[in-house]
Amino acid sequence: MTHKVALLDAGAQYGKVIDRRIRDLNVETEMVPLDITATSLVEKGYRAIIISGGPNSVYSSDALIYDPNIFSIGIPILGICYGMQLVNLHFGGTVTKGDVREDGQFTIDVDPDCLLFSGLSKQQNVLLTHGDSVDQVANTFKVIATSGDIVTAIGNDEKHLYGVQFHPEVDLTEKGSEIFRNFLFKIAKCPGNFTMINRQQQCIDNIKQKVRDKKALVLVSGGVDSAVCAALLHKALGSDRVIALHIDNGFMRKNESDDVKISLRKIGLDIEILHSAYHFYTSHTSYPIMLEGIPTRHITDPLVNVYSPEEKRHIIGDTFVRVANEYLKNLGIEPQDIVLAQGTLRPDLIESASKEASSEAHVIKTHHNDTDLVRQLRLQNGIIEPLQDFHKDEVRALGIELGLPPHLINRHPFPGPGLAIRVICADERYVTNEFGETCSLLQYIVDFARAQQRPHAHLTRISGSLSLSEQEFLLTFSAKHTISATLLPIKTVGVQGDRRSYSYVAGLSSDEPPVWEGLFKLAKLIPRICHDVNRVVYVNGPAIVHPVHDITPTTLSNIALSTLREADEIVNSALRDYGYKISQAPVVLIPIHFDRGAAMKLPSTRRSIVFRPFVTNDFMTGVAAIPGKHIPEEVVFTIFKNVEKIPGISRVLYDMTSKPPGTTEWE
Ligand SMILES: Nc1ncnc2c1ncn2[C@@H]1O[C@H](COP(=O)(O)OP(=O)(O)OP(=O)(O)O)[C@@H](O)[C@H]1O
Ligand SMILES: O=c1[nH]c(=O)c2[nH+]cn([C@@H]3O[C@H](COP(=O)(O)O)[C@@H](O)[C@H]3O)c2[nH]1
Ligand SMILES: NC(=O)CC[C@H](N)C(=O)O
Ligand SMILES: [Mg+2]
Repeated sequence: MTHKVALLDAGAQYGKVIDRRIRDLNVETEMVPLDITATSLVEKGYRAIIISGGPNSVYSSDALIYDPNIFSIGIPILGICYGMQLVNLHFGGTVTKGDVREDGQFTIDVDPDCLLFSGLSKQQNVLLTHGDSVDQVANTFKVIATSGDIVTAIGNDEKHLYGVQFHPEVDLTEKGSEIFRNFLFKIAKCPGNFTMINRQQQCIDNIKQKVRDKKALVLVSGGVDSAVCAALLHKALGSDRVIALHIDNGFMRKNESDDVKISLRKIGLDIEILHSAYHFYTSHTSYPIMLEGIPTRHITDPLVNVYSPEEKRHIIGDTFVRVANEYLKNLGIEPQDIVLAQGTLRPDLIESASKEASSEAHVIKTHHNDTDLVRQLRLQNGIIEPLQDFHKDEVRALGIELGLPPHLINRHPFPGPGLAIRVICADERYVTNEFGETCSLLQYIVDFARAQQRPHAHLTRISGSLSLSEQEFLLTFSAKHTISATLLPIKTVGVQGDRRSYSYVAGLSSDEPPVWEGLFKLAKLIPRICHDVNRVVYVNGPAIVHPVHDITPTTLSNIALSTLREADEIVNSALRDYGYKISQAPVVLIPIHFDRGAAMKLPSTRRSIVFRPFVTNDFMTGVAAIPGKHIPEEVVFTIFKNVEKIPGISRVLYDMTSKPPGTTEWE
């Protein structure tokens, strides 16, 4: 018998995170497709089976194929999310899509008498992200955890079969490792004697083997991952075989490219800077799509005329590769004599739905370093990515081991497409048939206490989506505070139930000073009730009186970019002055001009800025920083005040959304 755990992949965003958590506990894992046969699981002698989450629904026609015999071969099984729903359905229970969606961190009640939760206290903070729920529990199973009325774990201690609706693998499930420990050691009796091979040595061997006698051109952004990647290449190949190139794509922060050159030179890394802004603004590309079930290629417009975030991401990623190749051509280096290197991490591949990470996962967003052109290069062995199995926190640890200075290691990540994915481009408002309905539902939510006098189906919808204690909070909060809710006619990217969502933003404003704790609680409830809202922001300034019906047409123009660059600089200098306590702080330009009533007939000309301070470790899940808790309130107010002074800015907003349901970046 091997001592390995088989990880059956149902297309989870966090599949590779499960695998990492288990290896952290000294147990070896192997990721296999969900449709693996029971015979081969037995033949390979796995100790335990974990079935991951995934974007599909077990009851629908897109349910994934599995071998029913895996449940009768006596190997302990833990199903996570989709995995739990599958276990329940298989044993005769039911799974349905109800009114309730849960995306984010929730406090649930667990049964510590069950082996899976032994040693844990009754209340646990966990990450949930699902729209389907267990309805009838399968006969032979006990409910071992609940979130309000929702079943969040089931178990059969005798048969060693379990299912959890929440995700024990991510940071937002605080005791996730304890739960895995119980499953692996108390239930599956794994020995826990697997030690990882030295990962630094593994990276270096891998680089030597792939580069052989060639040279490497490493793409360096100035961020953590590429600095660590470059340091590894230097160690593996020696500095005369490594060329480091930084590309200024025109979407960098103020003075960023010059600062990068200075800071990397200080650590002995000489980099070339290539100014390619014009090339990026005017470039276009093509990428594979399905058109009415037929695979075809979509040819894009030039980047400056593109509105779709995915299209922007494809163009930018491909242009990075083209610019790098052009650079090599100018140096007279033949493609067969050099290998391209970049600091791609696991989350980049997972979110881009790369086959390197999972065969079933959905595209959440195409990271610039995993576009079609990059994938073609991978197939030709033309690119090396020594960190492709690492998460950000692991890269930071490796960077320290390699002797990189703390100021570089602790830099906030900055996405390759830079400010280009922080300007929300649109040529028309986003308004679906449900817009009016969602606006009205929002009014009932923020006015819940007074609305009790006006019976309406919305009230039933709200109560049906919330637990009793949440309803009590909403009653008390809405009785005490007058909050205005405005639905913005734009959409932003989110991740819900392992799927990409692309939905509305709700803005909360008030004439009273912000009561952050209450506003954050309210922000969490709104996407649970309004399923077409995946982001909730606080809008600074007086309560918004006029609904927003249109947008300011926006592309990646100089004016949009320079306005955003200025706001980004104000935010960053404020954060620098107070020290960085948060993990990342994107600043986003949105095409929304507030405070224009129909009677004024003022055209939409201004735009607004969103500040999104975010707290996370692995960047797969995280929470919005709460003023007064994660970030001083006076810093937030200083930022509001200074950004509002920028010409052309309408209002400043603060993003209160966790991931899930919203992603860190807006596009
Ligand atoms: N402006 C740039 N010039 C050259 N290469 C870049 C640039 N931006 C991104 N890259 C390449 O893309 C990779 C992925 O970018 P990503 O932002 O994830 O990593 P990073 O910039 O190295 O680190 P961080 O996550 O801290 O920003 C980088 O490691 C680098 O190889
Ligand atoms: O190099 C990158 N190229 C990209 O195309 C890209 N898109 C998102 N990000 C960064 O990835 C992390 C997770 O982002 P999201 O929560 O928005 O998916 C965050 O740190 C994001 O800034 C990118 N980095
Ligand atoms: N994260 C998941 O596994 C989601 C499972 C299922 N599709 C749901 O939304 O409930
Ligand atoms: Mg970066």
